[in-house]
Amino acid sequence: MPVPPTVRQGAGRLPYRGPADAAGRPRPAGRLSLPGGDVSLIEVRDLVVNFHSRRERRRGRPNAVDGVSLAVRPDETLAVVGESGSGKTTVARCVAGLQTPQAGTVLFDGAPVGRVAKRPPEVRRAIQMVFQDPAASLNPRMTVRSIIAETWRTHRSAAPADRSWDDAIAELLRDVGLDPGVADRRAPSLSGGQCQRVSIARALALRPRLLVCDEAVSALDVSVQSQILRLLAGLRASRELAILFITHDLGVVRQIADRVAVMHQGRLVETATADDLFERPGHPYTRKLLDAALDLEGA
Ligand SMILES: Nc1ncnc2c1ncn2[C@@H]1O[C@H](COP(=O)(O)OP(=O)(O)OP(=O)(O)O)[C@@H](O)[C@H]1O
Repeated sequence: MPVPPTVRQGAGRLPYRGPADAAGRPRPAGRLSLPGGDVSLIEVRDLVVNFHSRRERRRGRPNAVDGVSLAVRPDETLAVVGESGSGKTTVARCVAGLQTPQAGTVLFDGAPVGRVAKRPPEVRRAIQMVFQDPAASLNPRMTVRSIIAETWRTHRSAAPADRSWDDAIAELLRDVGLDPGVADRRAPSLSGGQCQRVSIARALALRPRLLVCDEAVSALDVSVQSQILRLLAGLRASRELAILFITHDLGVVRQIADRVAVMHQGRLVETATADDLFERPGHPYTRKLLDAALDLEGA
């Protein structure tokens, strides 16, 4: 029997709502109000994803994502944490429109959005993903300049109109802590950290409002991880970005997250501010995760 989700009430906590309100009425469509009166940029409602065939589903094969609801404010970093296979990446892929859920809705700015190909161009542009393996997500045959310019050829409305593309690329590279000379290089000649900075610059080129980072620092050394996390935190503040950060690593959560959603076996078991989660974990599974992380630190 799964343990019900822990929902903490009070300022700064994410309201977890089922398909109906407390009185059993269906929830109205539109934006999910968050405590403090602000609204969500992205909201996921009652998401269900199952990769098994219909026959296997009838036999009770579990859902990869099982009724997950969460919301991200326009200016915050929400980390989704959980052990391998808990469904984090699948949630991220639904948000990015790369995975179609069997049930549930993804809302951007209050409007439902489907698969990426069916999204309006401004929504496609506004939600950008940064992947785990930076080298693999950059075409090794293209220079960094071509990689960034390609995004503007696809999304003309985001291309710089008042100055040369080269100038804009140089500024983007500086913004992510790279020398503009990197524009002439290709991914195989760059370090993992540099490649991840290029991936971030490519995402920023489209002036996104939400960055979906899927284990974006897991492949990097700890010191490089910290640099990239600091970079993301700075960009979030200076560019008014929201970040949905998928990770299995609580050390990373501590460095980057304003709020945290904990997943276990496809379900959301707890959402809380990062401070509350580390000081007063509410759900037994969260306590287990924290204990395991402490054991690792002590080992
Ligand atoms: N394309 C797919 N086809 C079949 N099963 C999949 C697919 N993608 C994910 N799954 C399964 O769905 C479940 C959730 O996977 P998911 O990758 O979302 O978890 P995760 O928490 O991100 O784990 P990890 O950190 O290992 O990627 C797992 O059991 C996984 O094997």
